[in-house]
Amino acid sequence: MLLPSQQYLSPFYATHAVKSNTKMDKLLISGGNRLDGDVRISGAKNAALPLFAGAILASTPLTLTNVPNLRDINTMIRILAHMGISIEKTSEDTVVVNPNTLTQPVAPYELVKTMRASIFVLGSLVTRFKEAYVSLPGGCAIGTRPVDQHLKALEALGATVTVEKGYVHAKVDGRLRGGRIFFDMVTVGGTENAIMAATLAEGTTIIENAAREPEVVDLANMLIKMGAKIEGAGTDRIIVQGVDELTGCDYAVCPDRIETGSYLAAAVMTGGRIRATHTDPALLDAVLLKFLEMGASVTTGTDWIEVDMQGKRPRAVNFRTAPHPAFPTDMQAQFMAINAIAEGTGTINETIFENRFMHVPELNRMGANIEVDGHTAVVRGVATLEGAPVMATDLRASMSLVLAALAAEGDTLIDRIYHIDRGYERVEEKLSQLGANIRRVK
Ligand SMILES: CC(=O)N[C@H]1[C@@H](OP(=O)(O)OP(=O)(O)OC[C@H]2O[C@@H](n3ccc(=O)[nH]c3=O)[C@H](O)[C@@H]2O)O[C@H](CO)[C@@H](O)[C@@H]1O
Ligand SMILES: C=C(OP(=O)(O)O)C(=O)O
Repeated sequence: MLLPSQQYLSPFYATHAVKSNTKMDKLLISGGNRLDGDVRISGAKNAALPLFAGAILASTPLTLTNVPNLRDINTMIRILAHMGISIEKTSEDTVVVNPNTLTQPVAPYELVKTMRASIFVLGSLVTRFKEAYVSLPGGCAIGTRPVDQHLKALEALGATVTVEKGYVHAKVDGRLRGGRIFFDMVTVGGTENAIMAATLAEGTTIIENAAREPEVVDLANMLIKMGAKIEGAGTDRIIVQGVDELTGCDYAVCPDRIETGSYLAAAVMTGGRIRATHTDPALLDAVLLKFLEMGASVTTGTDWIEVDMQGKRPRAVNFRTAPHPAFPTDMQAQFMAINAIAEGTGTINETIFENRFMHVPELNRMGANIEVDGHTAVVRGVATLEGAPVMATDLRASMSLVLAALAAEGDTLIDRIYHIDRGYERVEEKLSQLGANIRRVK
């Protein structure tokens, strides 16, 4: 297996890519300010990542706009560049991908180990270039996260899949052929990989128990614009009719519903008022209903959402994470932070990942009263949290600590903040504009 040294990145990209912050970076937050103002929401990380993988399917260059400047996006760009795919970043949020320059379909361990979404390139590589070597992403802080369903889907379409020395090797002689895929559980990435693989297969593919997340719909919309025939995205049964060729197009990444929910949570947390703009209220019904239950006033327009807490203390809520359209696991940690200072007791049941309560000991260090029993956390609201040195363990856990720090008395120093740069663009700048006292320190 070749591991190329050449990088296919444009000079603009080299200059403007978000600098991978060192593991020494910390966030220092002085709590107590009531946040107020507008915040512009970026394109969604979890939509952009599969869209980059989908770009591999195009026979002509494809332009993505509203691309967030994040560590994970830069990792995906580096993976494509490593394969020889030409990537040109033409403005702060626009990237042109030309897959025709691909020299080898390899996603190496050194890059994949930092981001599970690397596995998204598997389906498009096999269907377009007939072969793929993608390092196994392995486990991460929030759970073991196997990829068996991704591999099963490719096998159902006729690929030969083996695992060799930590790499998934998928191969097909000729063309993938349409088939029936029945997922054992709802898997967002598995559904995305299956859709991509099916687009250029011969015949019809039916995907049952498909994920209904908005990011799956965004991927399907881009592929349809490229010439794919896909029906049912957004439902649990997706039908893909294979076509001979897909061509490049211009496509804008959908707004980040988790970033949106996280900033609105900051209003609830601090008794403030925040309007999230350039977003889509239809993407986060379950979350907005919980804000209402907490006592917030929620108003929406076509592309904005405003949450106003009018200085009140939130009421604790019970919730259970589950696949879309239910409450998203990616908002669980942020709502736990709100429950920590809310009036009453809230019970949280995490059903998606087996180890997604890593933020609990850190919130408790700040004075929260949270007890975990298996997949359930009972959060008894306290009147105030106290600033403390804490450690971020994963992306959304980082945001829960930021929220807690915004409401806490005194200073909080959050270590290992590189996690937050995976998914929140310019977080300290956006929060400062809303009135937070926050800065990045070494
Ligand atoms: C980049 C991206 O879009 N990440 C999101 C995506 O992750 P991701 O696509 O990895 O999450 P999945 O929906 O696949 O995972 C759901 C559950 O299925 C399990 N599973 C999944 C695949 C598989 O082959 N075998 C298996 O057992 C996982 O371990 C997990 O327990 O959806 C998650 C669930 O909404 C979100 O939290 C992540 O933010
Ligand atoms: C868990 C997340 O991302 P990933 O699947 O990329 O780890 C997330 O966005 O909260």
